[in-house]
Amino acid sequence: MAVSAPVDATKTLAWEALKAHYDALQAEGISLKDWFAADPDRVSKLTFQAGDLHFDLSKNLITDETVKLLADLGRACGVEERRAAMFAGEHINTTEDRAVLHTALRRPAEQKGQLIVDGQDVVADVHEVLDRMYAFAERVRSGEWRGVTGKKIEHLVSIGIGGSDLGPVMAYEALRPYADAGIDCRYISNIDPNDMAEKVKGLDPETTLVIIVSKTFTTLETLTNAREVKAWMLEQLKAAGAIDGSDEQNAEAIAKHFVAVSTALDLVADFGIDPENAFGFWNWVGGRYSVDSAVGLSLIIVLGPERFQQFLAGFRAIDEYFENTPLEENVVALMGLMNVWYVNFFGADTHAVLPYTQYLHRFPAYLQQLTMESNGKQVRWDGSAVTCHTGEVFWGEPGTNGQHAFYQLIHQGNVMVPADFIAFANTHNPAQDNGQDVHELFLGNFLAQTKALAFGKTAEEVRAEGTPEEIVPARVFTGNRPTTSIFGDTLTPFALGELIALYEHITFVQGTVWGIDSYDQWGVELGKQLAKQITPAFHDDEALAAQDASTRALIEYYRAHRQ
Ligand SMILES: O=P(O)(O)OC[C@H]1O[C@](O)(CO)[C@@H](O)[C@@H]1O
Repeated sequence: MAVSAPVDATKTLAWEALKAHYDALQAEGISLKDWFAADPDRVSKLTFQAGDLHFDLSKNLITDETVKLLADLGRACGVEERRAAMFAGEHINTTEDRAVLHTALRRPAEQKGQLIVDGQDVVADVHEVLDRMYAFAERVRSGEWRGVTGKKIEHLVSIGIGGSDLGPVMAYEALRPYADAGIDCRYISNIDPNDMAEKVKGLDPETTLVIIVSKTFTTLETLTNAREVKAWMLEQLKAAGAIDGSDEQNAEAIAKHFVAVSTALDLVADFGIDPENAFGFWNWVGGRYSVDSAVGLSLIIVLGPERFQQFLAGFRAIDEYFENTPLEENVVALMGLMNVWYVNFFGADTHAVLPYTQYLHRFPAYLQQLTMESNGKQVRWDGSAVTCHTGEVFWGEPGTNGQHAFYQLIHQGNVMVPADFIAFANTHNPAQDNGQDVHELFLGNFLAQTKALAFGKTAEEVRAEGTPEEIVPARVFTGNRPTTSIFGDTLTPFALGELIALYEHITFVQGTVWGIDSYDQWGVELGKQLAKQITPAFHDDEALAAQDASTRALIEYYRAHRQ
């Protein structure tokens, strides 16, 4: 079925109505304090439950009317139709002519036979790989799978980059309390040799299993690192007398210590990895949408199959909610639409994601690829130019660390930074300090920040504290700085799956309103292409002469300084 043409959101009646609404709010004066005072039901009307996550949208710069108009905009831009097309496996990734089916990665096995895309039973394919991964993970966890010298695996090294790294690292860090098999994982991504050098430091190759993760199996960084780790492994094993360095023993060592995850299983075999030890996925899974595919193999080994199943169930809970809830009541869709509201009407260029749990310290970095590689685009899916701003910068740091770094700007800077606060009622590590529950101290900070951002502090309040008049202005907080609070019970594998699916769908909604193909990433290609042309110029004068003046001068600096 042909994908329908993108709508120019800015030409819709809904956009016009939102603009008029925005102007009216500005004219009246936006005041969260007044809005809360005027409407005792504001919190209950703007509180939502999706899966087992609790959302409070009341501290956003929205009214009942805004919610209605944002839902109208979503409908006018075809969010409902495109959502259905995505879940059904239509080729909504038009520039690559692919289906976008990360939601199929978490469909239950009972749905086998219910989703046939391009002639394939997608759910059956997914579960065939999941079952193989679960069996493999159990062998590693139980010690049945052993290294070439017969030792149990205690360390994983996962090599990948972008979507083949950020999701697994983030989830590994987030779910550390659930790593119960005595197996840790180190992730190598950067082509900078310093990354690998530090990650393999102190590792015993005899107890290490390497997972090479690359959708294409052609990525320069990953293949370079993979070859280097292979050389390191074989050298170390030989130096330890574990192998004699013959082709036969090298091959045996690789078979015991290297596995791969890719859509290009032929290239995996060319690398020397037994296809038996390779786990596939499909071109309908975008790299940044792939942590719940075979790309999550390191997680399955570290956490165990049962917890990975809970992780998938979390995704599924949000998928089902997002797919089946009308836009006005659909907090996932509303969060995407609110982002459009802030970017296109208030001119917000960035969006902070502020987790109040240290375990989510890599979540903002993960979201940067998810959101910015998806929506940092200037043309629509039919090639026409987008006529409004797209793709805000996502950023953040966990908890009180951020408070002592950049919150100054969020509170008193003259740019708007909409922020999502994520917190959990329970901690994995309860602690007391002088009779004070430290987790409550932490959560008190989360609530204090969102309150200060919403309601601020007036000059009168500052004066009433006896502040000298000349510094009153510096101590005023304007308030009316929008935040969304996401509260959960405990950061479990299920909750993490929910959070990831939440932001996947938020990204989808924004992309759809802007008419963007959120599933391609042509913007990363030119740099890759140029790197191939430039690298020879470090030594080759002809290649150097072909560079622009600035690049040439930088290479000359390098030539003069390289020892
Ligand atoms: O998994 P691969 O094919 O090695 O690609 C890694 C990453 O590179 C990118 O293509 C960007 O360069 C990402 O989209 C992807 O996640």
